[in-house]
Amino acid sequence: MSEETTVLGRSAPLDLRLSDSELETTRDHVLQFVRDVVSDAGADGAVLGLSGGIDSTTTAFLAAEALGEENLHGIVMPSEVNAEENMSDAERVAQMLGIEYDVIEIQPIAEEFFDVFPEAADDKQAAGNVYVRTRAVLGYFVANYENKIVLGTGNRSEALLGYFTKYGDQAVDCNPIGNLYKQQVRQLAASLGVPDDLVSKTPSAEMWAGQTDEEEMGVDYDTIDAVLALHVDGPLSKAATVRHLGVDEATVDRVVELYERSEHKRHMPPAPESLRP
Ligand SMILES: Nc1ncnc2c1ncn2[C@@H]1O[C@H](COP(=O)(O)OP(=O)(O)OC[C@H]2O[C@@H]([n+]3cccc(C(=O)O)c3)[C@H](O)[C@@H]2O)[C@@H](O)[C@H]1O
Ligand SMILES: Nc1ncnc2c1ncn2[C@@H]1O[C@H](COP(=O)(O)OP(=O)(O)OP(=O)(O)O)[C@@H](O)[C@H]1O
Repeated sequence: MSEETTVLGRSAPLDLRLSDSELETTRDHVLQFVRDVVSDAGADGAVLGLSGGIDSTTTAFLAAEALGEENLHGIVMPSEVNAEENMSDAERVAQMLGIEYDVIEIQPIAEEFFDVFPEAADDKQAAGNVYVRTRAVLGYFVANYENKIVLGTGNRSEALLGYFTKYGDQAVDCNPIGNLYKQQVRQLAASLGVPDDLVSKTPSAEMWAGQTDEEEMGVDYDTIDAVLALHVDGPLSKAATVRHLGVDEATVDRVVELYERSEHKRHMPPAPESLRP
């Protein structure tokens, strides 16, 4: 890890874990939510991208239970920046659940974009987002054809930090785990029987080889969750949050900066107000 990407603050003694009864209620609530969204849409089930990570795995476990495995279609979409192990984990999840799944190689599709605008092809953020948005197009391609909805896998931590690609992995019809902080997703996953190696896997958006969420954001998820819960979602001031968590001001500032600068990602694109009365 380079000096600029040192992960800030690692002492966040805030326990956001759900109690056993909250876990059960959360699970039931999400199952009903998924059933309602699918049925309100008049759809025949759902499609989701499987990455072998904790978010898509947890969402798949919940959706298979909510809809029945025959109504969930997984898509595994490898590119040259994905670790093979993650793609085989994604297939393992589909096989464990007994859902239909396809493996669609997206490198050739992404290359078409890189070829027509080669000056951006080496920009890892811009190019990484091409992979993410290509997956979104394919998700809707399958969903349109099969009269299904597209399930998102975003959690509350990512949503508040804007840690997603606009019109990429956020281009979905609903986010079943969208009100859970990252550490609560891990807890729910374990309670659903998601294998331990997937629960404890290092989170990565895999937009370029070797990327990890925590290194890119500069703060670890437990600290992010604690600052979000106390200060962004909660009522504590910055000073009180620093005191409560025993982290430095820079850590709280970094989380707030990520939250504020991603405001545009949480709204419909604005247009000027109408000039007519
Ligand atoms: N103030 C503003 N008002 C309106 N629009 C604004 C804007 N600032 C930027 N924009 C627009 O937003 C664009 C930048 O946003 P975007 O294209 O999303 O790109 P950006 O936020 O730069 O990159 C996506 C981030 O999400 C992370 N990610 C992606 C996918 C999955 C996951 C995961 O872990 O699940 C994480 C990824 O590692 C990266 O840090 C700009 O090019 C511009 O078009
Ligand atoms: N290679 C892939 N194939 C299919 N879907 C993918 C792939 N990469 C990402 N996705 C989809 O985009 C979502 C966001 O990607 P990301 O890799 O950040 O999430 P994740 O791996 O599920 O969870 P984590 O943040 O813990 O790594 C995934 O949950 C998945 O639905």
